[in-house]
Amino acid sequence: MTPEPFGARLRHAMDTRGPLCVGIDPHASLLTSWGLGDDVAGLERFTRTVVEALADRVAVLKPQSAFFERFGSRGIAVLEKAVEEARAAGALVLMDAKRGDIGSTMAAYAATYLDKDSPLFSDAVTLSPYLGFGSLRPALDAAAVSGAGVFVLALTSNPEGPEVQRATAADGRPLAQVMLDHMAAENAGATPLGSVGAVVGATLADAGVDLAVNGPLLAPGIGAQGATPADLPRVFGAAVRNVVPSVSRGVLRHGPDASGLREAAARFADEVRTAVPES
Ligand SMILES: O=c1ccn([C@@H]2O[C@H](COP(=O)(O)O)[C@@H](O)[C@H]2O)c(=O)[nH]1
Repeated sequence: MTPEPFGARLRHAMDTRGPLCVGIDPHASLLTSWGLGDDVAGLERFTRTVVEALADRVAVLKPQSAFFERFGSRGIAVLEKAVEEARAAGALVLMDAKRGDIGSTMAAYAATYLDKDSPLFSDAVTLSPYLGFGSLRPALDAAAVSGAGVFVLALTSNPEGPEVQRATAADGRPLAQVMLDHMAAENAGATPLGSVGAVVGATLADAGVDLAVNGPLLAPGIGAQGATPADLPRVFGAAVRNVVPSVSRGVLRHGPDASGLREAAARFADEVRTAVPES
């Protein structure tokens, strides 16, 4: 049977749960402030607490792979369990791994995150296109087969991004626009939403590019990096209904109690609803 495409599953989740994505970023400083050790036991407890508190209510949970990888194989085991439990509780899992490499290596990354039989299979994964958009083909194809999605970096939330992403390509377009145009081509004709998303920081003064990719727009940078939901209409303009606002530390710092995490996520969700009533 053909799996339901990620874009359709995400649209449904956004419509029923609201569009908020909460990141699972077990910073050493957060483990400490939660009264946990900066070790695998602390990582496991932190991650389980976030999943149990939020996976039944937010549209997307976004584990940041780096914070699990730093504990080696035991950290990856925690990540695998989190992915499984979050999906079982109804959240879509976006693995934030920002993979990007030559095509033959991309095929291995695709097998890791986008093959249904992989222990790290996720609903979607973040990818970097700056080895050339075409290098992502193995991941795009694997995602289409398994009904998964990808989020491709376009304009990231960090201040260093514009040096590369706003540079002018040979044909005069900003490099980010080149990537966005590729995404739009991948999503052409998809309804209600394509499965190839773009990452566009909520921290931007304004996007300054055409965001009509017919796919979701992941907007990190809310909370700790200084952006707020009120910034979304300005940055995303007409594309704002497709925005998945993402916040990690802004929610996580309200742990370790599940109630603190839930209340913080609910506050951000309310602010998003106020700023983007049509979301
Ligand atoms: O442009 C980007 C792409 C990804 N990220 C990731 O999102 C979270 C942000 O965490 P906060 O605590 O909400 O700042 C983190 O995992 C980043 O790697 C991003 O910030 N910007």
